[in-house]
Amino acid sequence: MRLFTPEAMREADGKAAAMGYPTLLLMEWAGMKAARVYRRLFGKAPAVVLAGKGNNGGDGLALARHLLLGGVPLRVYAASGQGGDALQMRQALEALGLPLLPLEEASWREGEVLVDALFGTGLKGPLEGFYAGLVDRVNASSLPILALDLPSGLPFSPHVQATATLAFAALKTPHLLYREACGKLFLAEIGLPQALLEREDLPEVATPQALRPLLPKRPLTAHKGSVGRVGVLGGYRGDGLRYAGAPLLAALGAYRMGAGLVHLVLPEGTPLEPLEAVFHPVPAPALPPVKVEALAVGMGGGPWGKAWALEALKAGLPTVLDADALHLEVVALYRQAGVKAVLTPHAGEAGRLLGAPPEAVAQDPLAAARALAETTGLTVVLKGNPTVVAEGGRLSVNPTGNPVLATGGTGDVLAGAIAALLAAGLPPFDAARLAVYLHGLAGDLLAEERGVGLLAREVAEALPRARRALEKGLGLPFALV
Ligand SMILES: NC(=O)C1=CN([C@@H]2O[C@H](COP(=O)(O)OP(=O)(O)OC[C@H]3O[C@@H](n4cnc5c(N)ncnc54)[C@H](O)[C@@H]3O)[C@@H](O)[C@H]2O)[C@@H](O)CC1
Ligand SMILES: [K+]
Repeated sequence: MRLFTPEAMREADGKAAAMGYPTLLLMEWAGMKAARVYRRLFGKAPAVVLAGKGNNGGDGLALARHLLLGGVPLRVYAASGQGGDALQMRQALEALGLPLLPLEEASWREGEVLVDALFGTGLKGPLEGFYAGLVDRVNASSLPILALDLPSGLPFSPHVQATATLAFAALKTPHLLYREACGKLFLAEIGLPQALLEREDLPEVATPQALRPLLPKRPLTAHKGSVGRVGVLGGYRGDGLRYAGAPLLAALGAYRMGAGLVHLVLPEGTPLEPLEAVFHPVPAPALPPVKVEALAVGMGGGPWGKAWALEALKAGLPTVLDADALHLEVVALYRQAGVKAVLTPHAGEAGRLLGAPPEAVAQDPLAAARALAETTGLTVVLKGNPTVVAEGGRLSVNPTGNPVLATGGTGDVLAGAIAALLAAGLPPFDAARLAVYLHGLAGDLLAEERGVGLLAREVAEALPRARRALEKGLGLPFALV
């Protein structure tokens, strides 16, 4: 599944029209699917539809007709000046005898549901004046809000804070960059020719359909030496400080992602956990002879981060470079040596590597991940909401995960999980996007059960459940209608 920009979506609509496909049919399907979602979420609760004068408003008018025909009480406040398909939708609604009220008079009361059909992909800049005021009033209403295609105003502020958003034809960048504004996300097929949605040049939205085939198989003859062994190098001891937990969490992440054996290389005096690992306590960063197929390096490395990474480079194995191992100089050496490496920065670390402020990275994570993959020549996992995986020209945007994962150690678990998949033989891009998806899904499963207050080790422990869910094709965090 591809992630469209609003421009790419408009292009696809335009191409459908140029092919002779009647765009009124797209709008009719959009309205029909929206009515279906409305009924599923709100039953026959009375609707207040706010329709702009563009095609997003047209979708709202189509929805209104389907609600009317379905016996849902409603009022429609519409801007004037519709043309094209939206005008036909207006005429169809009026022909059924429903008077349209002026948008300027929009009002609502307790018990009603608001439908936001003001603006979609056609918005050119931030809302101002009347529309900004209307959006503020909508948000202050405390009524449920169903947004059609996009919460109006996105990607700018102010924008509607929806309870649910129904995206038409494809997800667009704002759906994943502004998840909070979208509320519960739905995606409706509206009859757009499939060929127009297959755009290899656009980023991927990671889906169960795409990821399930990547899961490493476990044959009957499997043994601990055949399914991928991981070396974890990290931790720090000095200045009266000891960072010990991070590499242990990475080891847990690797085991829970299916590693056959984990070798833990860590500072002397570190607790020897988990019991299942093989320990190599060292006085300072070093690479003892270990039989592994991939490495995870840098977790909790503090001032030793660079030294750990340089030791690890001697093995020439696929490596996850995390946290304190993320230095430009290190990254350049891995590139020169032709070693397959996955970098796992958060926005701050990525900003440091790119020479950009972390806010700029967080503002446009797709561009930042792409830029970092380009400048380093390596695979990049830019952690955030959403997490973006980049390699060469390829981008994969992860739809799983939630803020419950924002707690110490979850990144270490992820580093170990990626290393386990590298050790199992997956290419870096696949290992990264699969581990990121499952890690996020583990967080989603736990968030639903327990909410805020998770421990990173619990996320590791939920990885097998996430994997089982993916094996069954489950885990897509938005509903298809
Ligand atoms: N055939 C199509 O093109 C289809 C379009 N669809 C819907 O159409 C939407 C896109 O429709 P449009 O391209 O007509 O665009 P919109 O309906 O999103 O908005 C266009 C209107 O907003 C105005 N506008 C733009 N920026 C503004 C700003 N900053 N402040 C105030 N007014 C502003 C424009 O002048 C225009 O009147 C999609 O989001 C989707 O909901 C769907 O019906 C599917 C088919
Ligand atoms: K909208």
